[in-house]
Amino acid sequence: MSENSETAYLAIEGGRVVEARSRAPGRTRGELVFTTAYTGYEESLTDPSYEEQVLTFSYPLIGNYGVREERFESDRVHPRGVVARELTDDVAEWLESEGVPAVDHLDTRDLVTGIRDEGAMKCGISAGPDASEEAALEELENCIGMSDHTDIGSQVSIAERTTYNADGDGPRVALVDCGAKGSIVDSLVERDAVVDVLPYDATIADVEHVDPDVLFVSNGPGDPENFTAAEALVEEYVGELPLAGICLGQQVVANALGGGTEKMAFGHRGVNQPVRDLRSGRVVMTTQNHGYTVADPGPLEVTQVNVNDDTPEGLESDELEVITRQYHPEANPGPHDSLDFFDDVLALAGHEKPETTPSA
Ligand SMILES: NC(=O)CC[C@H](N)C(=O)O
Repeated sequence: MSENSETAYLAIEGGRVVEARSRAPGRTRGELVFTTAYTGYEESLTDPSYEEQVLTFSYPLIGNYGVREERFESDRVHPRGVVARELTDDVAEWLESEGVPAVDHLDTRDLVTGIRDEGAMKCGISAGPDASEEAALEELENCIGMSDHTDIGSQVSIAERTTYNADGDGPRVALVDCGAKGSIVDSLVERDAVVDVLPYDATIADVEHVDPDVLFVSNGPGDPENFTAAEALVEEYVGELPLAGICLGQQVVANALGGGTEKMAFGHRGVNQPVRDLRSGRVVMTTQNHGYTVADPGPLEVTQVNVNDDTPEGLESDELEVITRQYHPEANPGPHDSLDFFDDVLALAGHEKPETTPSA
């Protein structure tokens, strides 16, 4: 047991234990991943796609512009733990109040290079007055792989349908909430869509009930293969309704249509991932947060690729009226280069495209 209330230990897959400073006490475990984002920490920390992960920031100082609720993407912090070179008091106090253990004053360059070389790995954390190496190792021992969180959707989705902008003049969008970021709903509402947010395990009867013009599968945490209910909806409605998806949504759509997904070594997490549109040749900067990727697009055309590693970033089918993105066009945080994705989705339902896209 530690004498010092500020002590913390991070145990990494393989058994190495790194000493750090506690910024929010407690024990935790999860898949250790990193983001290179240098801004947008409030959005990242409230992004439901980070459920069951321990998030390492490679940018050295996190919290330098405070913590403001209006920038939150959901109503709580989702990573199980937080690691940074230096966390400000504002962020540390916020994480402590949310019961999410956080550590700093460790060599995050070393950690990030390790993840980049060896892939995302399991970890355990013990921080604060009761911290011990043994506790961190015990957490590591009890950590299961991301794909083994088979019911992760229930941890992040809403329990009941919620309708936004019920009086809107635009198309009606059924958004399957696999852990949806708030700004995806906002981006649709800004364009006057009526948005029915449905639970991750919504049934065909639930969709029939809202009678949407578009079926949209949201982002979400973990392995897309665990979202079988959403897959079943895509199978049911392909060819009948326009289909859209963001991040996990793209992966679920590909799986449902006979394609396939796989886990990446360390994923893409950051706000400057370059993406090339193969139809126009244009390169845009994008915000990303994913650890799985589409390995086989099935009947869909790969219309956009990542410039760094050629992984599919956009899938489309004009015939089936499908349009999906692996990155986050809603841009919270992030470059606003791809906000017109939402105009393209609503255009599939006959909504006129604006001359200039509304900005977030
Ligand atoms: N942001 C997301 O939707 C993440 C998708 C999926 N959980 C992945 O890690 O690849």
